[in-house]
Amino acid sequence: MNVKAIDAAGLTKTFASRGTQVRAVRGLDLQVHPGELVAFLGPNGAGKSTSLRLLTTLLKPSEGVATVSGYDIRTDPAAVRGRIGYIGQLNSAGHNQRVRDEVVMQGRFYGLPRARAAQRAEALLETLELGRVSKRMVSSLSGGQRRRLDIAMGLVHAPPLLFLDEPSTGLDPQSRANLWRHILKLRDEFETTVFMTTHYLDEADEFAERVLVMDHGRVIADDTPAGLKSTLIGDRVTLEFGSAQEATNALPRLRGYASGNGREGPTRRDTRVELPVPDAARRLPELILELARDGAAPWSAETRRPTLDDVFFGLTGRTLRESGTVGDTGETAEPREEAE
Ligand SMILES: Nc1ncnc2c1ncn2[C@@H]1O[C@H](COP(=O)(O)OP(=O)(O)OP(=O)(O)O)[C@@H](O)[C@H]1O
Repeated sequence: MNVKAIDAAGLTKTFASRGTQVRAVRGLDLQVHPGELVAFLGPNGAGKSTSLRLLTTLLKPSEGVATVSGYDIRTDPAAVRGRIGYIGQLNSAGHNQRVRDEVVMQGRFYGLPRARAAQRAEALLETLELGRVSKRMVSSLSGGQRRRLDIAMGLVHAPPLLFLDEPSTGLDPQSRANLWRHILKLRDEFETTVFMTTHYLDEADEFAERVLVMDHGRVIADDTPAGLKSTLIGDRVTLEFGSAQEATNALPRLRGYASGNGREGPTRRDTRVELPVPDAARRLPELILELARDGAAPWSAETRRPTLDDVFFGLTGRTLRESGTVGDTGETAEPREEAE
């Protein structure tokens, strides 16, 4: 029997906060298969961390059921915890410990015999390229190295399923790329299922096989990044006209070409019009010919593939940035990664 890594139905969490009810997660239905790499995307307060905390048994659901690695989160939380790694938003390692000791200690915490814990620590630190710093104090590590140490600690008991809550927030782009190289390597080596939240659209796009978009406590889309972009949005076409008046004149004709989820038509800004068009590379010549027949040919035309931000906008009418979410520029709250 193929046990699902995650199988949740109707998972709900309501917090009571200062006399009001906050419905953080509203009926989460989710199935994740072993070996999948799933990214959970959404603005601040969408309910991503709460979902993770429910699935990792740190919180009890108000309603709904879920099994994680085959065990019930309500009735068998200890069995669930023994089979998952959870790396939260804050670094967990103690500052005044040596890197290697910290991982060994975590292994002992999970009940591994000393020799096994030491062996796992060696192997993970090597895979995560922390072997060189294994005798250093945790406090001396760079932001990226600390994040990788967190991952080593989360994986020391060889769990088949790893939960990562915003693994790369606060890292500069180089450290993020490095961290991702390691996550993918671990996955190939140990066939670990990875379920992660992220604010970074570009990394969800590049690395996740499946993206769940969450908003106001609900999953509003679930597909591959490419699937989300092509079914929900279509390609983007930008046409530049000789004047704002010409651009306005072209709008009725362009409305017939615009696609998407019903919310989006062509939008004009000064002399430029942008619109979503399915299979734009093939349809663009025909579109320009039609406009030319009306005497409204554009000066230039350009197509681009949609981004996940376009997807989010198409679904909610807001961009992730407007929703108060970190963009894809990489804020650097942590020290830069050492060159390795
Ligand atoms: N312990 C709590 N008590 C009351 N409300 C809470 C609690 N934890 C979370 N919330 C609320 O639940 C909602 C969902 O929060 P959650 O942290 O799950 O969102 P998120 O999508 O992970 O956001 P972020 O991207 O900022 O981490 C928010 O409105 C939050 O304020």
